[in-house]
Amino acid sequence: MDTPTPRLEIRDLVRRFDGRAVVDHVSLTIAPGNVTCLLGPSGCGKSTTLRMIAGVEMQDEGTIHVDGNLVCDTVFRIPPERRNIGLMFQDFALFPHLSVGDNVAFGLKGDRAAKRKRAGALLERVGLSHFIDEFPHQLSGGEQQRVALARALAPQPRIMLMDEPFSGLDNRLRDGIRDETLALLKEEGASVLLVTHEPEEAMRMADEIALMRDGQIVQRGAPYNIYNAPADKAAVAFFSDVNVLRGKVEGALTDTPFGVFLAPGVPDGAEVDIVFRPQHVNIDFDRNGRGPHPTEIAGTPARGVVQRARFLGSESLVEFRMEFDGGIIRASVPDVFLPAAGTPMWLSVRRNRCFVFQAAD
Ligand SMILES: Nc1ncnc2c1ncn2[C@@H]1O[C@H](COP(=O)(O)OP(=O)(O)OP(=O)(O)O)[C@@H](O)[C@H]1O
Repeated sequence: MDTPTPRLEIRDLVRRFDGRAVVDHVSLTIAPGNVTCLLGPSGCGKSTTLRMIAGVEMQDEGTIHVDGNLVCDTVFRIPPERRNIGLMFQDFALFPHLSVGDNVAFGLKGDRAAKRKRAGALLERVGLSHFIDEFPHQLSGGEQQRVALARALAPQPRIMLMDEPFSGLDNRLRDGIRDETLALLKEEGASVLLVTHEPEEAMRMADEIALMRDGQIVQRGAPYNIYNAPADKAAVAFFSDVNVLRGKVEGALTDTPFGVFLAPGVPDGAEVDIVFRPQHVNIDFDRNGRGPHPTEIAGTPARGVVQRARFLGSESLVEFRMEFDGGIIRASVPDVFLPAAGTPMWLSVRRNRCFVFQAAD
């Protein structure tokens, strides 16, 4: 079966500042109608990548194609305003001297009545048609954000580039606006590249996540796959708190206080990190110094003593000091579970939720 031509394809993009590659051979494709989130910590090169696609920054190497047509290489360059790309940034900067309707109609061509009709339809869609003749300062932050979205979508861009578009919004507003925005983007059929440093935002919005670190894309995939089959220890840690156990490999196995783990492909004598999330730690009570029996699913239990327990709303986070090495392991328990400091308990880890990586340091 033929794969459809990607709406956006960037190949080996490089951007250097002062000799340092802040974007280092980044390649990415986005299918028509798909939402891809470029996710990574501050300073990893996300915005620079977006700016090159928008055409406001020039790459040092690499190419950008839209619908199979070359938009930019290091010689040829279609200017930003002719790329048919919509932009939405954190400070969505509506024009203060233009009415809401004129803001939305700003990038449209055609006669005034047709422009007003399209602006009116989009404002209706975002529930703000009654503000068409008002001015931006009369609207709340959330309403201004919806106007900015309507403005960016009005010319029916092939691609929408969004840089942290929700980060200026109140926490309580954000989830609702994210969902509404996603629904509208899907209706309009734009392909979206959204930059964010928030994993929850990427999980909520993305068909596909591209995880970026130090100028490179380290992993790409559906949110489920990125979360459940992370590429390395840092990829696990980016999405949640993690526990890490160090182990030494003998015969592709590593023996730990939580039982034996497979370490395929890791040479004898090398060290591995066994990485697991607090929500995959099981807790059992101590019965006169004894814990539960080992099982195939949960491995061998190991004993620890409660250091601290905190209630965080939907979960409780309990810290244990482990008897086997004096290290800390964190367990997350749904709802309220606040054992007293000093209580001995037995911990085990769901084996199929542990990731084993050869230690990098
Ligand atoms: N014009 C520039 N001149 C020099 N260095 C720059 C320039 N623009 C960006 N950088 C540097 O490039 C790196 C990547 O910046 P970029 O804004 O792309 O990262 P980011 O992942 O979007 O981070 P943030 O979320 O904080 O914006 C940073 O170290 C930044 O200081």
